Amino acid sequence: MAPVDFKSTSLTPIVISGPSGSGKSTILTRLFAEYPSRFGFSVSHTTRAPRGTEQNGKEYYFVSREEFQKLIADGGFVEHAQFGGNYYGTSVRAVEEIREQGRTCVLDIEMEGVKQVSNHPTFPRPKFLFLSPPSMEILEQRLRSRATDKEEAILKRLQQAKVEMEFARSAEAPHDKIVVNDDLETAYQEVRRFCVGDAEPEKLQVD
Ligand SMILES: Nc1ncnc2c1ncn2[C@@H]1O[C@H](COP(=O)(O)OP(=O)(O)OP(=O)(O)O)[C@@H](O)[C@H]1O
Repeated sequence: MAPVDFKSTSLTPIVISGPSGSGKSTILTRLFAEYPSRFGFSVSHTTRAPRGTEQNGKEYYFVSREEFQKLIADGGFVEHAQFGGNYYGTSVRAVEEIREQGRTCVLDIEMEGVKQVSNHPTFPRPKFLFLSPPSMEILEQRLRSRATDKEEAILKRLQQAKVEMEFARSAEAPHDKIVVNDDLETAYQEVRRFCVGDAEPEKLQVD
């Protein structure tokens, strides 16, 4: 195996954020399919119990609250948050592991996580990409036609989307690029260029 080039800028982690429904999964799925050996998602830590066939180190690193809190105190997280009474976080180590595999770590995280990453005292600055819906009306249509959420959840997501869009426009936002996901093909090509530059796809998309 070729030695890993730790200085290579193509291995700089990429943070992708944007409101729920802006198209992050759609675009990342295609990017990973076209460049299957280039990217990786880090394995997150959680204090919730494993479900079903979930394995430690695969879906998550399952740790106790004490272990999680110790890692926070040691500056071991790039970002972390609490949802539904459990902690979730991305450790510095988990991001490094992706680089050690010679892959670019992609972090799909929400606004509070983006703030933490960009203000982290020691973690090297990643590349920040914000995926924006063309308008709130279109975002609402997409969330409704995705048909994965109940009405209450859709309204919550739309409310949160307003906050995220305001943050993206603020001086505090760290984004290196904002891609407006209007026409999917155009948006995909812009994201692809941001993430891989001129590199040819490893695999051509078969529709
Ligand atoms: N450019 C586009 N034009 C039309 N529909 C789109 C476009 N981009 C994405 N969609 C559709 O919008 C919906 C939301 O996209 P997706 O699930 O990828 O969003 P997401 O940002 O990953 O959301 P979440 O953060 O909730 O996971 C999906 O049904 C997807 O097919």
